[in-house]
Amino acid sequence: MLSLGKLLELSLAGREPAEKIQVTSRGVKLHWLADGVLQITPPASEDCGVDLLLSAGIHGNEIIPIELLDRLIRAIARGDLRPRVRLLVMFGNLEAIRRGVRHIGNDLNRLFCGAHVEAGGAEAMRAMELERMTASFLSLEGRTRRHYDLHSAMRPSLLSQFAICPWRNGRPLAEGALERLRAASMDGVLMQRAASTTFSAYTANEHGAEAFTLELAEESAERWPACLQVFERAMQAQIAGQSIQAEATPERFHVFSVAREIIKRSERFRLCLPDDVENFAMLVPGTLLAEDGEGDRWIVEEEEARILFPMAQVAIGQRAGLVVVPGEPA
Ligand SMILES: O=C(O)CCC(=O)N[C@@H](CCC(=O)O)C(=O)O
Ligand SMILES: [Zn+2]
Repeated sequence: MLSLGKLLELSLAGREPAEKIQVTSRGVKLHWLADGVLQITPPASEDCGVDLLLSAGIHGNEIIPIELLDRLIRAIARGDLRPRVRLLVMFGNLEAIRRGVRHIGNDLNRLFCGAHVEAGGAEAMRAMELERMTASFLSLEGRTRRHYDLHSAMRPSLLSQFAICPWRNGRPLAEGALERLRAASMDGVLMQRAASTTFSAYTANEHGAEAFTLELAEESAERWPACLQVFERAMQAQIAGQSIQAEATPERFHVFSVAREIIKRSERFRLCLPDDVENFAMLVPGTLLAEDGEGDRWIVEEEEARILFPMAQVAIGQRAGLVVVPGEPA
């Protein structure tokens, strides 16, 4: 295997390679751009016209996506997986990965779309660097641009795997985008209704990419569940420039949209849900969701509401959970 295939291992060890460009026997070029960032270019005659960005480790404690991206890179460097797309791979928050935590200072996935300018600190610098390298990668005209930012929701979920579609300011999704999600074993998609400063919002809105945050299945008793295997095969196929169909007799593909964001406003914020509540658990109207200081209460008002990403330990001003409802945004 070409040594640049060890991108993750080298980056975590802080070992910058002396040789920054390597070429496989089939003419695929691997180019180390920075710690945790590798650009992979197929021979021009094999390029199918897609520019694909795969990122993981934007949150350092989400192990499965990091491991999965590492496997894909190694397969390319061994010559087992033959790319026909231009590919940029990124491990986002290296120090957080080393320490096994979501973030060190600020949450990196709140610092894109220029939000790093106001923030300061190591994560802000990294967001700026990732934006710069992404902008350069996605600057070629006439290409199909895709970005999957790989995460894993750190709690049980009624949907094993799902996508989040950033708000796109009214621009429609590319043809086949949802079909590609289904083929990658996503059980559904959550449509954002407002601008955000996540990595996928950045590539969707500033570079017109077909971009999603993907929440992969958690590590379970079954170390690598079937849905993750399907996902890995789907990514291999996209890298190889093959179109793939969702497997036969697909489960229903669920569409949700965000009804409300629960924002933590003070240190007195308290979520009133069980610690082990599952993502997409049903919420009964009238239920108290959260309290924050003097008489500030979040009560379920929506019919068929569900909770997503409940997390009280976030910085003040940040999202501590989402109330979502079935269907496209109104
Ligand atoms: O498990 C959790 O609570 C959060 C999982 C996670 O990191 N989700 C992303 C979603 C990003 C988006 O809205 O596109 C995040 O919170 O950054
Ligand atoms: Zn995450």
